[in-house]
Amino acid sequence: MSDTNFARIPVLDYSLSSSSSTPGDRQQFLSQLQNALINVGFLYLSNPPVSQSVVDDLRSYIPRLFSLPQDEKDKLKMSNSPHFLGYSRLGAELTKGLVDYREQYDFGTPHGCQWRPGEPEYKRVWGPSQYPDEQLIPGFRNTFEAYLNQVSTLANEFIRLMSEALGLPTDGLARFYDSKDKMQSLCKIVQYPVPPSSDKSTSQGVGPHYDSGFLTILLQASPHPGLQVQNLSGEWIDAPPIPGTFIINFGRALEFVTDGLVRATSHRVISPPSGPNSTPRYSIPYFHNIRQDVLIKDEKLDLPPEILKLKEIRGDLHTTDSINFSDYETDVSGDVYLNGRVKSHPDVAQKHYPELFKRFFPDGRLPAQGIAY
Ligand SMILES: O=C(O)CCC(=O)C(=O)O
Ligand SMILES: [Fe+2]
Repeated sequence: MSDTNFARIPVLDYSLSSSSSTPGDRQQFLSQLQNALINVGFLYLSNPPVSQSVVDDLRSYIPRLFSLPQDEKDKLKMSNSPHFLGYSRLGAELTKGLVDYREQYDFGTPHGCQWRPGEPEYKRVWGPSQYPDEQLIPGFRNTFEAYLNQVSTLANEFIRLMSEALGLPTDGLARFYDSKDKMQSLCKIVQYPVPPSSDKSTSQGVGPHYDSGFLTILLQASPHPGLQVQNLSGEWIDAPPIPGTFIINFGRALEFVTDGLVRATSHRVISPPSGPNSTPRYSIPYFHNIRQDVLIKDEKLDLPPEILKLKEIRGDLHTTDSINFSDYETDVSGDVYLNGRVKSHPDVAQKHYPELFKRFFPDGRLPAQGIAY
């Protein structure tokens, strides 16, 4: 095993990356980012440019969001929406054949649906979110949208830093993005409830998986441990919350477009312990989308040889528990995403994408659960 295998997740200080910091500090940040991209696939970002008061306000809303009456939550059920945005009840998805013991709201960055009949169906996936009634949770939407705005600005800035860290010009990844007003990203608010017992059927918060895009920005919104990340030799490394930081991790599309130089790293969440003193874990993953019309296999990056060499030094992955599969070889990015959503949320597909539903479920029967990853 090479010594690039990791035993802990690096912490990067965002303030070192600013154009007003010294060239030495900036260089240090970029070399730490290069290590995180190639050898780890995960990092903590301290001093992020996201207002701590917005983060604190948002965190205080989450328990209230999940304790809304069940019928109010069900009014926002995802199958109302051709955009796969809305509420999913506890246990709606499986990963590796086991139930993911979590409940969630999927929201998008604000976006009107721009799809017109006759255009590719993937364009229909981007559209407005469903929010609970303002009276039920006053101010939530405003706070959440302020958060989304700041996190998506950070993501755009981070993409430029990643590009530099990979030895490309600052805009080396720009062709995968459109202007901010033409893009939509997905942000979930997730509750991992206290399981009724410690048996295997409820201890999987979410099973081992890779994220699918370029970049995820995760806020661990309660003090629980539970998130784990798999290193090159297959050991599970804890990634507990560190106050004032985000986790950033890289996904399959970036791994593919860099021919495996960047790591999409397998990760999972263990449910909180069962018992009377335990409380639910909360998290907010933001999945920064790429454009919908990119055929990734034709867009492989032209990386400098001294950077490509770092992949050999790292070596290959020995073991992984993750299984998810994405068709970046054959499908445009929007279809990869839509197909993933169809598998995760077949009820939405049955209602809004009947042809696709038939392709994935030829016997026409709606499965009791979707396959999350
Ligand atoms: O809840 C977490 O901390 C991670 C969630 C996650 O990995 C995902 O939703 O893709
Ligand atoms: Fe994930």
